[in-house]
Amino acid sequence: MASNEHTPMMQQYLGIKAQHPHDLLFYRMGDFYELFYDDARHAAQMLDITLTARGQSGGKPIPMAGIPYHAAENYIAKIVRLGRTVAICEQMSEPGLTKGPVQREVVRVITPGTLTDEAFLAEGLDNLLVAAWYNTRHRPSTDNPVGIAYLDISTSRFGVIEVDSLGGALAELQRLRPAELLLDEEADWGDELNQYVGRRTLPPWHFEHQTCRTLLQEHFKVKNLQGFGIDHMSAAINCAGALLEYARNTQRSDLQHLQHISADIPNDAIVLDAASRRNLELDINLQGGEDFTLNWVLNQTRTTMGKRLLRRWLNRPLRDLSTLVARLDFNDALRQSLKTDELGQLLSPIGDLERILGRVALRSARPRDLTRLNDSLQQIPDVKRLLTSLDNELSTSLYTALHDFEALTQELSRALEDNPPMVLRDGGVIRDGYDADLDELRQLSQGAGDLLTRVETREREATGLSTLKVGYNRVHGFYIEVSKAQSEGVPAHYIRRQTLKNAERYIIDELKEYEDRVLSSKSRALAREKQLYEALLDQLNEHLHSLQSTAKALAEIDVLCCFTTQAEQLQWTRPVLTPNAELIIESGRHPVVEALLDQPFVPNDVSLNKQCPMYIVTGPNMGGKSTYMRQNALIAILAHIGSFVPAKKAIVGDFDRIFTRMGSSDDIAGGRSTFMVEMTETANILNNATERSLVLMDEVGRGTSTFDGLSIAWSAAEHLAEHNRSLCLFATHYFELTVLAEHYQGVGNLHLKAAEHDEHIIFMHQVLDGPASQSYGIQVARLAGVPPSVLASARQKLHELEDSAVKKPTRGLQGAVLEPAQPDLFSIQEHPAMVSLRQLEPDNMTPRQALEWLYDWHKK
Ligand SMILES: Nc1ncnc2c1ncn2[C@@H]1O[C@H](COP(=O)(O)OP(=O)(O)OP(=O)(O)O)[C@@H](O)[C@H]1O
Repeated sequence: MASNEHTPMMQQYLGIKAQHPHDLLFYRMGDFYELFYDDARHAAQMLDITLTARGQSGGKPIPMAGIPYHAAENYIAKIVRLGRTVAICEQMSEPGLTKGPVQREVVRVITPGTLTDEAFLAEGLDNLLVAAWYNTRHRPSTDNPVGIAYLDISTSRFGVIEVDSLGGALAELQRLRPAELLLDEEADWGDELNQYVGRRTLPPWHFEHQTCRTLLQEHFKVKNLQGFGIDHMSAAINCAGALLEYARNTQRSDLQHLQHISADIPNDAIVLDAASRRNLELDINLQGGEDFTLNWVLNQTRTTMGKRLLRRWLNRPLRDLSTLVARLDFNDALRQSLKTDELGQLLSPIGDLERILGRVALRSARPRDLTRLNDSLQQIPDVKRLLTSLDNELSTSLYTALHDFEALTQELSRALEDNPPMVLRDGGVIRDGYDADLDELRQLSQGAGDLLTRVETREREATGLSTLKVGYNRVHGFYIEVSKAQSEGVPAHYIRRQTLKNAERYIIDELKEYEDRVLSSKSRALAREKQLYEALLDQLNEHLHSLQSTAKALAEIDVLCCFTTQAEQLQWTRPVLTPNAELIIESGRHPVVEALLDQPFVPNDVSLNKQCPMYIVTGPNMGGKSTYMRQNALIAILAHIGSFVPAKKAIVGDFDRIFTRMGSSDDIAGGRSTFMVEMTETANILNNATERSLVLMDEVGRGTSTFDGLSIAWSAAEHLAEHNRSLCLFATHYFELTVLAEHYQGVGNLHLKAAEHDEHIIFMHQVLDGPASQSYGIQVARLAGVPPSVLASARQKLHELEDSAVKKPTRGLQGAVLEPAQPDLFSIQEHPAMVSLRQLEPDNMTPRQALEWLYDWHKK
């Protein structure tokens, strides 16, 4: 339809909509945001609001849905959570001032990755906009790295990463958990990302190198990017450029508050691939929830900034010994000072400064953001005082990072009401006495109250009408009201304005004049208030950099304080960090299992080092194998974030990666079976684990037939022992594997102790040297409530298998002699036909005898 067949307003709408084809366009009309056509249909469905029609345009009714502007926040939040974007189109001129429709403009596009409003953001979670890119003409490699850039627009955190494989990139993306992910539309990221909610594809030119580089250099006002240490990272620069441009477009702002970009260097941290991160349940459990995770136990942070930082630390354990030792020293110092609780109490009232400052920079901070900022800044002198008493290297540098904002807090306290309203719109935010002009305007508008009483008394006396009173309503302004009965007696200069059932309302010139003055002083007071508020934002923006570094330091102090709190409450100890590849733990505990148990947790030791890098762990189901394996990895991770650990003593070496192959789950979305997932994870480990890696393998081979499974488990264990030489705990139900210890130096056996009593099994959960002696599968089945008849039959079957098993040692898969530690279920007795065949002497048989033998066996 030609656009001139539409009304001028619809023409304007369609023009704006054409620039935002993929966004839901919220088109402001008076007190409502209206959506039209398909946007209206989608919104009606998503938000459960009524779909109506507005007049006609081009001869057809226009589908329409409306949302009151003051309630728009909740609706927008819902749409964005569903992965859609919203373009907010505001009226830019007063109605009636221009010819044709009111001027309108899109002032902001709200997307999942660029949210800044408090109402839209989950407190303890980073909200990241991420871009990922690689040159699709070649496979990703060291020479053709995959670039990733991330931006938390609400806290100004802007960083890049380069990795040399798609797998590595996926692991990083899983760590970052983007709220919105920008990808080159020509790149194939495979199934894993195709379904990602919040995924957006951009044409390749968004990632064009020179444009991106120039954009970043201009933004940061630098000649090159060396100062940020990213000048050589082309792929990362392409991502950062594309991402910055996208963020600027959606925010309609040049984002000048983003003053820094930094690189996460992969070797600085222990690499955790996606599966391992999941298996270890660092901050998300296997069901996708947040309970019963390491973060769940550890998180005693007092601020939301600290909450987010702790999760970031947990997901990226560091390798830099000096940073970690500094954190541990801080914890020691805080513990010794006996001031952990005091510090916690000082931190508790501190608000989410990082996000408040993000809104200050974008000039969207609300009055209560500023009062919260003010309250928080007032805690700083006390926090600093406490830090001085710790006298420790990290506390000194944190002390320096905390700036003093005395003048600023005084100004904010003078300017702002203690409990200002939610929004600036209705005024009442700036305190009386802060600004003389504002006070005068306010007095003028409030003076009306006295005036009205004066007019009322005077007129009542002058007219002698007892029912006369002065009132105000929004439509008619000020009026004099007189009852119907007395209305005959009103003076001639009273002008009738409104007739009610029992009364008449009049206006006089004097009232009209005051009305104009009062109303204009009211709106002028509001305008003045807005001006003063903007000036406060200006002042804050002048200090933005030091405010941001203060917020960052407070978040770090919060996490460190949380470490000390937990160490004290849970009796954790300081680990010894070494540059070697080793993990030696005395009386280690699983922090989550321990927190959930009613009875005491049984502590266990581990000793993995170059001399003995691998243990085969056997023991009954439910014996505690998985708990034991995981607890060792969790202790290593806790040490590498600078926390104390749940153990009596722990020597934790330097690891490049932690791998886990545990549990079994189908990857239904990715179309991979349990076994396929298991094998992919195993392949990843065998291909990438080094002598510096910590590898946890739990029941490899379980997902297929016994023989296949045993063969794969055997070969994988052998490969790890012989080639990877990683520090490895290999838990298995295949007892055959326990003989590996006899054939490979550096391989040992451990088992989980259990005892049997009257056909009942007692789990000791104690890790002892040597292989397990029995598997107790039937006893565990009984515990689980398997019916007695089934158990009896299973026991019978077990005896049969035991009897038929050949008792002599059998040849293992690699020619090793296997001395089964339990009845050997895998050996096969030779078939009687084979025995008979072997006994035949063909040279001494007639053809008839041979044929009879054949018929005989055929019949059998
Ligand atoms: N060291 C321990 N101290 C106390 N209880 C423990 C300990 N280790 C494990 N448990 C308890 O035993 C339960 C089973 O442990 P876990 O899952 O580690 O066994 P498993 O040997 O891996 O079993 P399966 O082979 O069936 O997977 C845990 O949920 C916990 O309640």
